[in-house]
Amino acid sequence: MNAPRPGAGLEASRVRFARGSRLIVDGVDLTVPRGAVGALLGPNGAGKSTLLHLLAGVEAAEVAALTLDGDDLVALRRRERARRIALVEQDAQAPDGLRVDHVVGLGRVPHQSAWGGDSARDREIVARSLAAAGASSFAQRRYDELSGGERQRVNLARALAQEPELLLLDEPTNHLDIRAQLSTLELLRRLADDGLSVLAALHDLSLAASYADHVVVLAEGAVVAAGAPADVLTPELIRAVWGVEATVLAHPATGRPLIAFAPAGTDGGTGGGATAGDPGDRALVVTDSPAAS
Ligand SMILES: Nc1ncnc2c1ncn2[C@@H]1O[C@H](COP(=O)(O)OP(=O)(O)OP(=O)(O)O)[C@@H](O)[C@H]1O
Repeated sequence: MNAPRPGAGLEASRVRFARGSRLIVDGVDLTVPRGAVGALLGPNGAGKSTLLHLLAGVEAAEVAALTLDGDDLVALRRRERARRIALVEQDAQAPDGLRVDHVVGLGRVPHQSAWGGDSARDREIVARSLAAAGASSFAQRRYDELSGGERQRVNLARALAQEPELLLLDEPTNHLDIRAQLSTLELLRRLADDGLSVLAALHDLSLAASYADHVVVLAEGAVVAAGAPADVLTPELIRAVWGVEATVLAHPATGRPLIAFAPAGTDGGTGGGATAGDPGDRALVVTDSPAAS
């Protein structure tokens, strides 16, 4: 039996999964410490969604080890695993006609007894989760009548209502306008600061670099790089994995990587900008007043 290791967060070793003869996830090692935001990056079809499903227990993987704070997730009963891990899926579904607050209430099910129903505490947690995800204003509407971005917020609220220790999210900023994208990522950051372990599959490399403590890059089901965003997201890695030319700048305020792309045929891929590891020599200069220059 594993010893409890509070603070260890998610530790996965040699996760492997095949569909028929096709290997989809190929020996992935991954750690998300408690209180950290991890970003799972990689091109379409790399295996990000599949890996999140395997970590959540939606499908069974072969693993050398899969633990949360030292507890063996494979040995946990389904209900216990559902209390501790929430997965926000891409394009999650809910039964037709269900009201948003009732959809979010489904997040409480793993915590309820079969005959208990909603308690005042459950209702309070649902209201708090709706507010945190910016979905309170449409709490009384039907889920199946919402826009994609509104649904995405409800899906996040449902996961928050689960009060998990590990929050897995598959492209949580999909469908969201830029303000909602930023507030979602800021919320994930705050949740992690409060002790949650967060792992989100993301496509926007700059947003991932801005908010994640570490990034894991998948290609063809295998981890090709992992570590701090500034160490991992280099033009060479981006070219090798995504097949595009990128300039990696340092964000003028944070020093974190800011990844810029230019249309083919322009001198955008190798444009001589400062690298994220070299914030003292920044290519971007921001002034308060354009007239100052
Ligand atoms: N139900 C399925 N049956 C067969 N193959 C599948 C199934 N689901 C996914 N795959 C395959 O598994 C591989 C990994 O898919 P996955 O959805 O995990 O990738 P992803 O990195 O999340 O991609 P995206 O960025 O496009 O969402 C792909 O080649 C995909 O075609």
